[in-house]
Amino acid sequence: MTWVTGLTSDDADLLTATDLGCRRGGRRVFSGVGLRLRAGQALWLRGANGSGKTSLLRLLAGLAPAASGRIDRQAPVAYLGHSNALKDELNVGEALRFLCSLHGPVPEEARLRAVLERVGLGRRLAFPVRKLSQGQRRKLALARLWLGEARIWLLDEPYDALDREACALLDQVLQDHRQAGGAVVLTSHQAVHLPGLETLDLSAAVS
Ligand SMILES: Nc1ncnc2c1ncn2[C@@H]1O[C@H](COP(=O)(O)OP(=O)(O)OP(=O)(O)O)[C@@H](O)[C@H]1O
Repeated sequence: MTWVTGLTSDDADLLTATDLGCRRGGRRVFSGVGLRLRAGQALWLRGANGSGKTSLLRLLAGLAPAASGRIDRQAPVAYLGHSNALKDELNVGEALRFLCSLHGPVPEEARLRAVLERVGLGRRLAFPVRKLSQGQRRKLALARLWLGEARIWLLDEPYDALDREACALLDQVLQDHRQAGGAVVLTSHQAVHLPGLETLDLSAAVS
């Protein structure tokens, strides 16, 4: 089994996955994957195209069933996929409120505006989502994470389409989240520079 053991913190595990197997389209993608995710931890899922990184994130998020193995989640999970889950017919403010409402209470207007300001969309509250660039869409989707209360963040290519400044901001927000007792599992085809970052290479678990 491919294992990542987590930090030496005494905090309880936020998520444990044991001996996970994944099948897609009738084909085995990986098997024997295990991981423990603890408060403060950041885990980078690595592996070649098609090795199953997105599939593993979706299993951990509960969006797809595992072919085998077991997942225990001890804290709420937020998942960010490639599509950003944004509705084109809404404006920025509406889209953010809608996304927040799916996972908990809608935050106060002042906090919502402050987070939009922080991601550089402060003046775009009434701007149509369909007119946002790819990077702006990513920032809006990330704003939803920062406003939510999930301790476990599962992020598929979160740096995709972000400019250098936004990548640095994301690094800072991930650090803040970890220091506040959260944890993150992410994929990225570009280098990730986070202190204490652990890696799990799925290539070793590909069937
Ligand atoms: N909808 C689908 N139906 C059938 N097979 C799929 C589907 N989506 C992905 N797969 C297969 O599952 C395997 C794992 O795909 P996945 O997207 O998890 O890999 P990945 O490591 O995230 O890839 P990448 O680095 O290219 O993003 C691949 O072999 C892919 O062909």
